[in-house]
Amino acid sequence: MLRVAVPNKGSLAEEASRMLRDAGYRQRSDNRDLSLTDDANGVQFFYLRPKDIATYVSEGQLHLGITGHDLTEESSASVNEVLELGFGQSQFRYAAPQAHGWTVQDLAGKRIATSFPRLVRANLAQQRIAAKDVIRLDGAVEVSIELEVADAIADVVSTGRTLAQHGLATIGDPILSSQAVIVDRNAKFDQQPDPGDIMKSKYRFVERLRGVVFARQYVMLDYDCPEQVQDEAVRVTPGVQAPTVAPLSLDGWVAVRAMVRRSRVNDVMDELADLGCTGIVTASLQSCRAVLPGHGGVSSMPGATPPPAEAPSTSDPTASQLGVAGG
Ligand SMILES: Nc1ncnc2c1ncn2[C@@H]1O[C@H](COP(=O)(O)OP(=O)(O)OP(=O)(O)O)[C@@H](O)[C@H]1O
Ligand SMILES: O=P(O)(O)OC[C@H]1O[C@H](OP(=O)(O)OP(=O)(O)O)[C@H](O)[C@@H]1O
Ligand SMILES: [Mg+2]
Repeated sequence: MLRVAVPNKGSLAEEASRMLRDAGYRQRSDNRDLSLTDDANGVQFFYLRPKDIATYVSEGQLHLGITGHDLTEESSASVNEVLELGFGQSQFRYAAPQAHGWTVQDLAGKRIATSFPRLVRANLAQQRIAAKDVIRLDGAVEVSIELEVADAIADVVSTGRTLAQHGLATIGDPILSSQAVIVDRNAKFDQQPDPGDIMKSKYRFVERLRGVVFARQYVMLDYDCPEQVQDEAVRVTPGVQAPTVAPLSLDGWVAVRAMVRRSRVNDVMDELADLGCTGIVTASLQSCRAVLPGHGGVSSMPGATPPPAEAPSTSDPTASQLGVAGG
């Protein structure tokens, strides 16, 4: 059975479980449960601290895990990130009291508190900055300056509210941008390769989640279009592959269906209305399959789980058969 690690607490936990539910997997109903078996889908979920997940996966005890890119980078675990999940976005940045007006060079000779010491040491070395000390703290890092444990910090910034509340300002460029990812182990020479059924389950799991990530970035748009502006309308909604154009039981009109990027949908609807299209409606998508390569802003990172021989190829353009088209 496929064994998958899911964050049990923190910023990633709730959204990870929601995404798994959208992909058709059972999830725990009690936050204290540390594992759950989804027999119907042949997956056992383990709810672990996100910081530990890359370690379990790299050692081979668990087949796949959901964690943060920054946590993976901080751990020394040897894993491949196979899919970006589009939630848990954050930046990892240096910060210091706003009043100082420091630049990155001012970090030389300073004490820097962080929960990610490995990332900070590597970044300081790369920028040839000799800090006085890198102090490892588990959380609430922003308070460490007031408490005189550190002169500056490196911490996760999402909205920037916590920094502002403590009179801190960011310094320099982000050290790292992060989001939730699926990690797979980077098989070591002393490890057995995964058996075929596990390879197949891994592939299926990643493709299901890829479908949810993709579906969240698009909406399905339907509209009625006067035949004389059909070509212009199709240019406005070219779809992922091509839009579906069907006859309407009204002379001189066609019905068009196309997937459109969620971020652009209102502009697209305005343009269609200006062309004389009508009955323009949108529908949210929960999931989809047959994502065409290079679409959807979902990067298949290096080392992505290869499909086993019997699994269908993602490049199979079944989108048009499904009437799935986008833009
Ligand atoms: N506002 C945020 N605060 C912290 N982590 C965030 C935030 N937004 C996204 N993340 C991501 O969540 C992951 C950290 O999760 P983790 O559960 O370890 O810490 P946490 O959310 O701070 O919870 P905890 O309260 O247990 O420290 C990282 O990948 C981080 O980039
Ligand atoms: O930019 P913001 O939206 O304010 O979010 C960033 C803050 O959130 C996290 O802390 P968390 O609440 O997880 O507490 P912790 O520091 O104890 O981990 C993170 O460590 C920052 O402190
Ligand atoms: Mg935290």
